[in-house]
Amino acid sequence: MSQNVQVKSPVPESSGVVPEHVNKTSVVLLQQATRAYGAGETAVKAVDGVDLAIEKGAFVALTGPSGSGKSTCLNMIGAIDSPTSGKVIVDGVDLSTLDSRRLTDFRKERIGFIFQEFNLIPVLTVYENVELPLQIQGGKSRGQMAEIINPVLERVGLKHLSHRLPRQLSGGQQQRVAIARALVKRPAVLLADEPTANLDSTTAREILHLMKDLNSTFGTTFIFSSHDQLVMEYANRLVKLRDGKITGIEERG
Ligand SMILES: Nc1ncnc2c1ncn2[C@@H]1O[C@H](COP(=O)(O)OP(=O)(O)OP(=O)(O)O)[C@@H](O)[C@H]1O
Repeated sequence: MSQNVQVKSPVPESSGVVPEHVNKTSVVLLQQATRAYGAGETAVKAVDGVDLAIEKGAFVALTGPSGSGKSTCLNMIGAIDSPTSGKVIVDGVDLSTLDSRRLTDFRKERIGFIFQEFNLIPVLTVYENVELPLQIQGGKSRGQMAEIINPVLERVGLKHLSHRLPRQLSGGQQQRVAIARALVKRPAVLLADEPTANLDSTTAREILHLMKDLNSTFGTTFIFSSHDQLVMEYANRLVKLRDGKITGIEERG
């Protein structure tokens, strides 16, 4: 087990649900999580026996050199990829107990993603891009969706630009749209893969400041994968990876 792991009790085998007291403190638990590619002598362990607990409301960065397993960890937490052994438990759910349809539903309901390329839909306005995840979830009227979307757009400073198309926005503004789009779902975890990689340092700082603000206001858990010194500066905890293993955890103020 790596240092600082806060698992308080074993998770029952084959149960999809984590005991309530573990669930209360840890929104993400990786238990001996391993993701291997290939077989035999050519097998690569992108992630190799990682134990990690991330508590609700954390602002954590996974750091490490290229190929150290950061994206693979994020993808497993985000139910995009599955461990070949070990467990990944997110928001009290053991992901290995879910079939692919349920994994998709889980991702839709509980996970927000922010990418370095923003990944906005070019033909939709700012408002429509932010509305999209709620439409996919279904079950809400346009008015109910507007009640969720407008305060979030206000919060990220985009209310006045809601009718613009992504190409009419700066990089920083586009990343704000991506953040708003991830937030309207009120996800259990917001995963950000190199979110500042395409931004200049002033804009990157603004975006990190905004994310930290949202982290404090909404209590959303942010997990980053990044090489960026700025991201590391803002993170409360750095999880250092090398060759798929945790080599250290640094707690910040
Ligand atoms: N689909 C795949 N097939 C084979 N090997 C893979 C695959 N995906 C990742 N890997 C390998 O797993 C290791 C970890 O990759 P990963 O993308 O998680 O690293 P990373 O730390 O995010 O790197 P970067 O900072 O460059 O994005 C690397 O050696 C990579 O080549």
